[in-house]
Amino acid sequence: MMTNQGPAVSGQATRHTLPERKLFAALAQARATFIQIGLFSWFTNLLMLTGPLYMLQVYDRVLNSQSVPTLAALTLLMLVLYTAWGALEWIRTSLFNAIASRFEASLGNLSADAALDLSVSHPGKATDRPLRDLRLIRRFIASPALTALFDAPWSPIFLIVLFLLHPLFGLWALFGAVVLFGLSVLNQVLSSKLLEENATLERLARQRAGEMVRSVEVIDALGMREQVKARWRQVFDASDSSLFSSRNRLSGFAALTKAFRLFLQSAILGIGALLVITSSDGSSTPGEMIAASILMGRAIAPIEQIVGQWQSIISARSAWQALSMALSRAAPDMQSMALPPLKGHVSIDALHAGPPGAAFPVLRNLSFSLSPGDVLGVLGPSAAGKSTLAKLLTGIWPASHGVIRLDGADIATLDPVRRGQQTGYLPQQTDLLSGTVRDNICRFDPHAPADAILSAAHAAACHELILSLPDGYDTDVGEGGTYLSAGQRQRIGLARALYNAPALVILDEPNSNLDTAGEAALQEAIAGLKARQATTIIVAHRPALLRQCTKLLLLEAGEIKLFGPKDEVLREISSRQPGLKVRTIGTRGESHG
Ligand SMILES: Nc1ncnc2c1ncn2[C@@H]1O[C@H](COP(=O)(O)OP(=O)(O)OP(=O)(O)O)[C@@H](O)[C@H]1O
Repeated sequence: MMTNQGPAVSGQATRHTLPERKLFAALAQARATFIQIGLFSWFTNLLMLTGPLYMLQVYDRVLNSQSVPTLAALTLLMLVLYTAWGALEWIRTSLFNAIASRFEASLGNLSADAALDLSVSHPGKATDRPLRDLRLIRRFIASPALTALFDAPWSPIFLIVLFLLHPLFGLWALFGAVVLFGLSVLNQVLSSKLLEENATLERLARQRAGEMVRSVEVIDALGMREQVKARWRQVFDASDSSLFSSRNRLSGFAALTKAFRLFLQSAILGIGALLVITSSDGSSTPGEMIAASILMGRAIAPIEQIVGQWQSIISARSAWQALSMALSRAAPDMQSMALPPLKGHVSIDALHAGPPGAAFPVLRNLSFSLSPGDVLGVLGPSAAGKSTLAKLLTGIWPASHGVIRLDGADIATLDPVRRGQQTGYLPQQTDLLSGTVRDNICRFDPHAPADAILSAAHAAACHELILSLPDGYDTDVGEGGTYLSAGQRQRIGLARALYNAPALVILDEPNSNLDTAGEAALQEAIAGLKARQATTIIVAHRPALLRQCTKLLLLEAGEIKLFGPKDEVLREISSRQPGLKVRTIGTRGESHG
């Protein structure tokens, strides 16, 4: 007896690795460059001592000796050292840029796969978030925040120099550093939650805005503009108010930090002046006072910079976490089975499946098989699971239980790219990609031979139609194919499905937008498929499509009600009584009940 209880759909297979492994590995490639940056940071920070040393010499030596040549020599030396600093700083920044660009380049493909996998595993929620996160991290790597981290180890060295000048200078700078560090910790505690909430709301507002803009025609046609705008405004206003609060808090901290730092800087001059006044033996000098002020500025600059960059640090951290998760969830690098040319044997055994993430399987306990040359018509009422079955047969959605075999091999173990190249699929909504008709037919293969494109167009019987377009095969179809009519899209989508004469062709309601000429072309295409012994599966609502079918499958509520040779199934349907028993007439002669 068939049962309605099936295993829940588990979604895309996951790989349980340390989520951040791939990101760290991409950064680790730049280990040598990081070491170079460390070395450059050493020299740039060392050269930052130029200022204080010049001050010391000018105040204590030049002003005492009144020697212009000494001043000139010192100034020349200072110019040379600052020039060297400028050159090193420029190289250091370029190195950060190079790391950022290499990081993005090495994860670009993986992130694109993660975005595509995320869209497959969350149907209806297409997202390019992994790509946006990657760009955000790339920007962060080349931002002043990371430079500040490399300068931070120098703070203690500047502090030691301050202590050597006078313990009071050192203590004052240490106090300043501790307070600034405390302020940055407080900043993190108080603002991180607000910033994350803001990021979530902004994402949602962007999503709603995108949806609103994409659907403008139906929105205006149905007078929904105000309601849809209000729905978007709700999230937009929430994101705006959270942005306002987080910015206020951050700028408050930035202002407080700046004011405190100015106070520290001026006060250290006061301390220096006090030391000069009170040192009876002249051990403290005005030069030391100025040098201490500059040194303290250098000691606390990294902390101040980190506080100033807090928002980008938080955003980069959440982008890092999200990207790590997305990459770790990306489809596993399975040991794909090599794929010899498909012959078109299809067998489905005890299949339970549905859209990834669905709580219950849409399809339950499906078993049937097809041989090359079979043309299967899939019938059934709306929501019976026909399109779901089509997607399962292409391999884009995984089975949660049971197995689909192509030429005897589990579809889940086949290399997805090679499998896709040998499959023809025309989805219910023909989604062409922006580009020319030619690009779309050859599936964007830059090396596609012209005769393969032509023969796909001939196989779909749409060559004449293409020639009637403004630029023939070079006609731009627009984003999503919007420059074409729905019928034209569907016929060019059929040519795309038939490109390279695949052995397995799955057509999901291929005549939903066709006129009489289109229907005739489709019949011609199906006859061609049959003649060359391809396995063809057609999801059909209209009886016209059944004409050339050799087998029929009747789905109801996700279960097979009938399956077998067309005539037998049609006879069964016509003699069907209320309360008809579930019966499938298997191709191997078996019945499933
Ligand atoms: N992306 C999805 N996320 C969640 N549920 C889905 C998704 N796609 C389909 N479903 C559900 O799966 C069930 C079967 O849908 P499917 O599109 O396979 O039906 P169908 O037989 O092709 O219907 P129709 O003839 O109307 O196209 C429906 O109940 C639908 O709500």
